[in-house]
Amino acid sequence: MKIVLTLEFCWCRSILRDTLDRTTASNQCAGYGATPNNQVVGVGSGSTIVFAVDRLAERVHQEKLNIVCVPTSFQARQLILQHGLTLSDLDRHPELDVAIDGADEVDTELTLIKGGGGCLTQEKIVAGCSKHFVVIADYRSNSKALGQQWKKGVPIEVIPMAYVPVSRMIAKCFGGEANLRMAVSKAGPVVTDNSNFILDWKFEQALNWKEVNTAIKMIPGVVETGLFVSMAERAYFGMEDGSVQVRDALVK
Ligand SMILES: O=C(CO)[C@H](O)[C@H](O)COP(=O)(O)O
Repeated sequence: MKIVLTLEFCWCRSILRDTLDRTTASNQCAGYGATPNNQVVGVGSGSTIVFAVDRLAERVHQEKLNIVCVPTSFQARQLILQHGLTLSDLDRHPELDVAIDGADEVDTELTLIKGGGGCLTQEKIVAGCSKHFVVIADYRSNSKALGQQWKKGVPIEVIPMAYVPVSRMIAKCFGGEANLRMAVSKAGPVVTDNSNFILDWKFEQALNWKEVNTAIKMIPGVVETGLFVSMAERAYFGMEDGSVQVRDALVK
């Protein structure tokens, strides 16, 4: 890990600085581990990851790197293909070197809320298969405690037939309310890449997220939660002034 970070630091110092917050953070992130050859990289979902993939593709083409990409969603798959990157999957590459992804909120311990784009399940699977998991976000996702910045709640992917009982159980056990996410340009609910529904759980107070994550996952019908606990080891925040703030997880 130390070697990876040292290499990354050297590379970061040499990159061309961009002016915009997310671009800069993404550029730094795309250099994670100095992107040596023969890396398997997990590609996250959302709007911020697009900047990182732009930069990754630039480096792959310019430096003729041999990088294989595993997507976390339909969107990520399209991004990989559109950038001419090598597409793979967990069948062929069940162990990744690094996964790069966005986040809706990141607290001081690098606990994340993810799934604003509805891709939390595949994102968590890919991150879980990666030696290193790195987050890129802008300053609006940087938070002291979950819920302070992100007001839309914790996304929870559920099997469609179970959304009502799961929603009731979550409200009963942990308070707040878990609402079915509705689509915007389609009648009815959002349907995930895995053909499931999403509940957005608006919690009322700070909780022990590790325990809550485990307890919610035990409810029949829950596929995955958007709580990423002890998974990310580094977060890059693009700040308003174009600088980048880096936060590392504490080594336990
Ligand atoms: O978890 C996600 C999608 O499921 C995204 O990574 C998260 O919503 C952040 O997105 P953006 O980069 O657009 O802010």
